[in-house]
Amino acid sequence: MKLLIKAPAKINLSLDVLHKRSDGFHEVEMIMTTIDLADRVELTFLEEDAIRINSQNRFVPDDQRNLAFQAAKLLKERFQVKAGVHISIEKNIPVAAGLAGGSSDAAATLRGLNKLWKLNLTLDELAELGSEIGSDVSFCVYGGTALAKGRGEKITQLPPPPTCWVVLAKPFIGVSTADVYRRLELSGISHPNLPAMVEAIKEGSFNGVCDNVGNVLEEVTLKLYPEVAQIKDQMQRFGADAVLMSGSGPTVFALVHHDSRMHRLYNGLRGFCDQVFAVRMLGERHTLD
Ligand SMILES: C[C@](O)(CO)[C@H](O)COP(=O)(O)OP(=O)(O)OC[C@H]1O[C@@H](n2ccc(N)nc2=O)[C@H](O)[C@@H]1O
Ligand SMILES: Nc1ncnc2c1ncn2[C@@H]1O[C@H](COP(=O)(O)OP(=O)(O)OP(=O)(O)O)[C@@H](O)[C@H]1O
Repeated sequence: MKLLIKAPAKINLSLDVLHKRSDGFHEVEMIMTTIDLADRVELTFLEEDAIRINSQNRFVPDDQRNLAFQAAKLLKERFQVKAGVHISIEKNIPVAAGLAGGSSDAAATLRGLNKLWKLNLTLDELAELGSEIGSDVSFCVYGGTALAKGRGEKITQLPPPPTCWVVLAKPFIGVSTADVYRRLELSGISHPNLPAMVEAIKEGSFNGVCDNVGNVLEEVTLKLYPEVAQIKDQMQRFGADAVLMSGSGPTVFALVHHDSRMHRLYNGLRGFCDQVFAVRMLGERHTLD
């Protein structure tokens, strides 16, 4: 038996850090939403007791370091599964980009193996297991749009944001999330207005969403990599309605209402950025079928 599962990227419309915790993680408040830029995870049932993985992407590990492998191992050990799986990942999401590509592959593997290995777990149970793999995995198990608290694993669903284009550009650098959090100076940061963003999403106000995007990690990554700030400037010049870095970066995204402006931005950015995408947000959260 074979399953093909879509593993979409996320963007952070709002990312705030409240304080550093005693376990070394940071207490965050974020609004995340999935976008129509996705990896494809193919799971093939194996009779033998083994987890095999391949991704054919030189930046992605083909072994136990892969987050999808870790998801399979976690389920296998926790529920004493005797069968195995071959995981094949078609990588379309840029790696180490702030788009949760690895986390989404892990979440897709959890959802898929739940079916392939007939575990009958709920989405809530899968999300809780996912938090053991990484802070973004719980959100990726549900997808859609959500408020995430704690270290990112406490999820409250939100309605989908108003329809618009998301134009993403990633410069040719990878960013270490751990490094960005480590360099964050909490004193004197200006916090995004998260309640205003939640309100704007609930009211379906595109202007409200644009007025309230914010990410406290931007300052750290922009200082380390000036090319990220340059992309932000370019996007603003090409007429984006809002511009923000996603997660710990370096991907920057623009929200754009009009088709013509989306084309202008997309074509303009392709001139000096190696990876550019124009996609929609995905309204629907994942379901278990
Ligand atoms: C930047 C974001 O992607 C925004 O959605 C997430 O906060 C990070 O999520 P992630 O990549 O799944 O993070 P993890 O793999 O759990 O952690 C990577 C590293 O980031 C730091 N980290 C992560 C999450 C968090 N709330 N506080 C942290 O300080 C820790 O040093 C951790 O060792
Ligand atoms: N399935 C996977 N896809 C991509 N990277 C993976 C995967 N599994 C493990 N990794 C490792 O994780 C690192 C971070 O990759 P990923 O693309 O998930 O980062 P990210 O988008 O910045 O994540 P986040 O937004 O959650 O911080 C990579 O350098 C890679 O070595």
